Amino acid sequence: MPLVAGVDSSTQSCKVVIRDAETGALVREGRAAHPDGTEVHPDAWWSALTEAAEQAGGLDDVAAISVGGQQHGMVALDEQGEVVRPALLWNDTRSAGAAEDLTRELGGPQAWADAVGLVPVASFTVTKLRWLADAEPGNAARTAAVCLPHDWLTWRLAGSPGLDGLRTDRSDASGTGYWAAATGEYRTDLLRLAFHDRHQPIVPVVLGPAESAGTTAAGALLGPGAGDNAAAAFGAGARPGDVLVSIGTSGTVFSVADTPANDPSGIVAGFADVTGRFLPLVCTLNAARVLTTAAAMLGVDVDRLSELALDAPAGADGLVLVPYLEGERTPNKPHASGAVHGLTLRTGTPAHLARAAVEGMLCALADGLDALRAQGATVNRVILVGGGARSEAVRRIAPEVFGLPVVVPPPGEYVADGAARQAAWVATGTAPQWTVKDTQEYGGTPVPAIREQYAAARELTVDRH
Ligand SMILES: Nc1ncnc2c1ncn2[C@@H]1O[C@H](COP(=O)(O)OP(=O)(O)O)[C@@H](O)[C@H]1O
Ligand SMILES: O=C(CO)[C@@H](O)[C@H](O)COP(=O)(O)O
Repeated sequence: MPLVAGVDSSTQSCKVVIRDAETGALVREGRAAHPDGTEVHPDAWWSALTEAAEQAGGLDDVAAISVGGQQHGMVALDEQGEVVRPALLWNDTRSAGAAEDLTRELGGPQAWADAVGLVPVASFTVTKLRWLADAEPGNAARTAAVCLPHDWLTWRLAGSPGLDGLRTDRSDASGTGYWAAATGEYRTDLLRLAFHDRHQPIVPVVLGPAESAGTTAAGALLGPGAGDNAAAAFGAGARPGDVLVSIGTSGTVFSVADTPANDPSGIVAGFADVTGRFLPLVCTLNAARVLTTAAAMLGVDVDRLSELALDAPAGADGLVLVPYLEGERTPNKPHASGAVHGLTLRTGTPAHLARAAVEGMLCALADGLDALRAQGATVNRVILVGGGARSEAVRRIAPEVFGLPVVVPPPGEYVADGAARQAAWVATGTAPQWTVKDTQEYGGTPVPAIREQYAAARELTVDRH
């Protein structure tokens, strides 16, 4: 029974799962924390991967490994393959001005949507490169190659084989802003535009779904890897009509589609998936950490927060929490902060605040669902994944906010599982047919008033420059 490994190098931690390539049975697993902050040296991801792999009993006996990772992070490498500066992560908003400049320079949002299926916001790699060119020209000139977190880890697993050995996959390439999911081609003109047409670093070769990125020193095949959301869709076994809602550091709403998205409003990003199809996706900057922050404000843990939230009535008697704790990407308000509206003698209780935090976080994601529908997605049910999906309050309140049945797979690492499925595909030549069992279904009567009061409060929340 060959074993395969899947890695999720996400914002807050690294997880490794080792599964049976034929049955998909979980054999071993491990995890290690990442440092806080929106600027992280990639060496920290390597240390965490090493620690998580050791905890999972090592990788020497696996036939193949594939790496899923947080999307968009800018990893700049010099001629020797050394990291030029700490990576700027997807949730670093310092390139918001660069995003505006790039949007204008190409001729506006529609021009970008037509070119690469997305409209620049601070999250996307192309804007981080423009920031680098403007703020750190010396580092920009030293940048001989640029890649993403999962590309860099795959390259390290392959023994750092020179800059020409860098590999990526369609799903992560589609989040750079200089690779078009619709055509499957790099837009080197946009890569050059990021550097004011003065410089063009090497970018990784883009692999197809079952192509190998090389081998490790121990001889394991390396899968193409993926952006974490695309890996989660593959890991959770999403079917047509399913929309995944992931409540991790980011909140994401996405589905697998046969055609690429083109949304000039910039709300839906036109990413690619891991099977050769597409992955229209909406992303918020504020999800699971809204819950941990609300819990910290109340001096409780997340389990108690959940109990408190379920003690308050739907709509929290009008208390609304707009959760822009890290600024926001959807809507594009990089300089906004969070706000609480509707505070009265009646609503000033821990239960009301807990409920408002859960509802506010879910309402921002429900706006994403609407945007996905507007792009033509069929939405029959929601599959809830990510750390925040472990919260009972989130599971029970989600159907009231989304107005849809919500399915929750057993707690697990669906990004790492998706990567393990890729590894099995590369190792065996066939996409694995592993099934996800024991899902729980949550129904409930929709409560439109929750979204109505949120929409009103959202409009009152300002973007502070
Ligand atoms: N029971 C729970 N209730 C609420 N939040 C939770 C719970 N369990 C984990 N989390 C939160 O989920 C987040 C981690 O989720 P994960 O999907 O691994 O994030 P990421 O992939 O962005 O690192 C953390 O912020 C953690 O506090
Ligand atoms: O920027 C996006 C998607 O466009 C984020 O979803 C990142 O990919 C980070 O993911 P998590 O660490 O929150 O899972």
